[in-house]
Amino acid sequence: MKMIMGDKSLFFMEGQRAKSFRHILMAFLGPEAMRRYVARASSIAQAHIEKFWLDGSEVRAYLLVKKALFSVVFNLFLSIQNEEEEKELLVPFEEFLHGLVELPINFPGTKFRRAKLATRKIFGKLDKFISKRKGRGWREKNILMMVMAGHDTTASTLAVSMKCIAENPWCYDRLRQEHLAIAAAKPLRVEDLQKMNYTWKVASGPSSAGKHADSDHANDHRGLHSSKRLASKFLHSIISRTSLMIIDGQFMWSVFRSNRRSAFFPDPDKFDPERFDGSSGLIPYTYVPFGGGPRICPGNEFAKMLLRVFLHHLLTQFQWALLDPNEHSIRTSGQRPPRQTVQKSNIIPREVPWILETINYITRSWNHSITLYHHFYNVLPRIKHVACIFLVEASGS
Ligand code: HEM
Repeated sequence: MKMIMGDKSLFFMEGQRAKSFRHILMAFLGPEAMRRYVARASSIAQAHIEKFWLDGSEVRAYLLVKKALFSVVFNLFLSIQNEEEEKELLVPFEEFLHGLVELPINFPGTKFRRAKLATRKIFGKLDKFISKRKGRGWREKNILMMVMAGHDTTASTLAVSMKCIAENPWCYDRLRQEHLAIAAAKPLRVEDLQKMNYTWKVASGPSSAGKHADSDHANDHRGLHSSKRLASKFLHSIISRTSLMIIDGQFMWSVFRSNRRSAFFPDPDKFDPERFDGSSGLIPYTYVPFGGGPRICPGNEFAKMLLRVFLHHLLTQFQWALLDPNEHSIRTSGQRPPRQTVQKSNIIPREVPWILETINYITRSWNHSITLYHHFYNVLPRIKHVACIFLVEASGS
């Protein structure tokens, strides 16, 4: 990572330097900054959904989620609002992320080499964007680090949350109740996020969703670990710090492994958002997806904001089911997402939730049979859509 990103990144800073840098970073990522971001993130999420999610009956959720999160980050931190400019950065960023945790073989064709070249390209393009928008300073250069630390972590958390919700219809129902109660505010405000308690519990929850295709390894931006199952959304959270106090070497702590210890998390594979309820007796420091102490993830507020904003827009407009419930997660170097999770989406006009509830009630029996549902996947959203329009017309509202 150092060879690709350079040793001036926060990851490799220690002591006072790291402290000062983090202090500056908090101006962009702290709770106050969230006030400025929520409405914009919400508008971008909605625009993205309207552009890419509404058409057809199938969506590649993970890929779209990644694209959407890139848009938000580029927009908020670089003021990029144009799709062409976005595209110019998207491809090299993907290459950069893919090669980040690879053997450092600097030979044509290796992922490592491609990541190195991509980094150069990214810096070139960032320079261009930054100089285009005068008045921007050195801090934008650290976008690389922020994207690296925050992009796949947040995208896979969101995609796996969608997977868990699809696998647990009771959870979808409960979430929808929470979100319909705040659906009227458009775009969202910070106050709305505070009403999404259950949503955060769902996004936090370990799940047994997914199996690994060909390997039981999971990588992340901080190291490697093994597991047979995708048991936590926070796969990327491995904390590694050099700890001279313990031993002259690396001390590595895996959030993923901690979350699977039944002493702290009974029945760890069970999808049980309630276990993250403050009153459920979670032992302090057993659940720390963002790390803790002076090097706690500085992007945690930002990640929580994005997750809630996107889930809100998805939940108030779609119902989804997995096209392939046994879909394997695919191992990619450095990242561990359920890459090909293909979701089926049903269009739910948010203006007519009561009609929708009725239609959902009627069609629920279909949802129970995934096989049957497959046969319907092309027509079901249209049936619902037409039925909604019909009922709106008929009721005169
Ligand atoms: C669900 C999403 C995320 C998870 C689970 C996550 C988790 C983590 C963890 C476990 C660490 C290591 C903490 C330690 O070493 O003690 C970390 C560090 C870091 N994260 Fe995140 N993160 C997420 C999203 C983000 C976002 C959105 C950003 C920025 C926009 C971000 C920026 C960073 C940075 C800069 C560091 C390094 C901090 C340092 O070395 O002082 N993260 N993250």
